Amino acid sequence: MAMEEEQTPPELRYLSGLGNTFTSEAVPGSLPVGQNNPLVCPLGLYAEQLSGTSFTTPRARNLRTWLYRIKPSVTHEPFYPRNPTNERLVGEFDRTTTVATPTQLRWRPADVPLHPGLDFIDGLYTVCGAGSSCLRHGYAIHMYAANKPMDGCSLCNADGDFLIVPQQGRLFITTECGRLLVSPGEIVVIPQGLRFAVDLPDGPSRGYVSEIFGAHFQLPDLGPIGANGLASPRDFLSPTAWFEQEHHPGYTIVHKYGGELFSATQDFSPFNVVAWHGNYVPYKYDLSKFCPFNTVLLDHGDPSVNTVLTAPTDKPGVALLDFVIFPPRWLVAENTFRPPYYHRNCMSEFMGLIYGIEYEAKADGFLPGGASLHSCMTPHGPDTKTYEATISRAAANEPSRLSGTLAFMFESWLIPRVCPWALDSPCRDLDYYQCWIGLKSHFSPPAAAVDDENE
Ligand SMILES: O=C(O)Cc1cc(O)ccc1O
Ligand SMILES: [Fe+2]
Repeated sequence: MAMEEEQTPPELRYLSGLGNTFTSEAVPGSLPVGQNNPLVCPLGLYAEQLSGTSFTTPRARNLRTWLYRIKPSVTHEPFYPRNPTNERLVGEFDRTTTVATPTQLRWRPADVPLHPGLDFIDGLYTVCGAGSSCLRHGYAIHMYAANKPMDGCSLCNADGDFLIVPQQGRLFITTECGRLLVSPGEIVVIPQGLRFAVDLPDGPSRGYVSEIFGAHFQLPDLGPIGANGLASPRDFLSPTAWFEQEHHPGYTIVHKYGGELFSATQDFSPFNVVAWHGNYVPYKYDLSKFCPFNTVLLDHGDPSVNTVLTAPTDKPGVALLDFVIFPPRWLVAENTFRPPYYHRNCMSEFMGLIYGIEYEAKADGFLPGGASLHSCMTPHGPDTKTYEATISRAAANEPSRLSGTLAFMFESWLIPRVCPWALDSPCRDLDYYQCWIGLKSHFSPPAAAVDDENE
């Protein structure tokens, strides 16, 4: 059932711990004991397995959940291409649909449409991505601006996991495993194939989404940091079982498959799971719980030190997609240019700002709800104003606290292709390059060196 605008969401209970194997019962006694498939399940439920990895994936990475439901998901009318579809959702990134560009790109925040009409599905639009959902390798970066709850419908993303970063407005998300309330400053991961519906308790909402094909998110290894730090597994929260059982004629399952939308109707809600157990679950995480590590003497460390979640490729240390944050923290490095360095990176960097008026590398123009893309080997770094202000700072060696700002980065090994509507968007900042044009030479060689060269 959809919530009206501005409604207070119910209090929810969560299970804590990323990677745990959970059990959850909305009705006591509804989970089978000692086996997954009894001849008849308790309370007359159907058993259904949702597999997030191949059956034979090594145990340490194997993901699956057993759902005990009133009717199985298969009880639906045939799938048809959804009409109307969402033309701005992409799952295959090739020359026919998208554009390769090395240009530094930046976008101002999009207005959230105020006239109800766009739910989370129709409010999604792909900005860029790489690879192919069908070939199970790649990713898509979407943004959303939505103003209406998903009513009488749920989304099943067969293509990949969604990592959602709300920037404005909370998301009340009902899934087959239960319900989650996700506020700006938190993120949520909805695993591939799990059905979910998004309500908007605060009305018009917007945010960012990364979608990964053929991999799942995991915590980064900590290496020499040790056993603790960054995002702690216990701060990840998964829902508890919740179900609805009313007859629901015309309920629509929207199935995202190969980057395209299909729909099928059924006469009941897919949120009819009375109990479940397993380790393939949605989870949310409050970014303010992140325990950042930073340089304590000199130099600017690489942003990988603030990786919250990573989706691996087959190459060790090379991410299909890293989710990295730039959290509030103390800056204490001595004799150091503290903002990000100028750089060119073999990885591609998409950034967003969740809150705050500025990001540490940009004095102007990078706004909450906005975005930037610096692709593989495209030069970027602090804007002119940031550079000049930093080198002329009298108290450059004093500790300073970076507060009231939270930026993030989706960083990938695969080179993104950009959607035409993102390039042509009225939000695109066509003058972005100007923020560096004013960087002037401060080169002042000793007079002798100049004389030597000129002889
Ligand atoms: O480009 C950016 O703003 C992201 C970034 C931040 C940083 O501190 C170091 C490298 C980097 O790519
Ligand atoms: Fe960068």
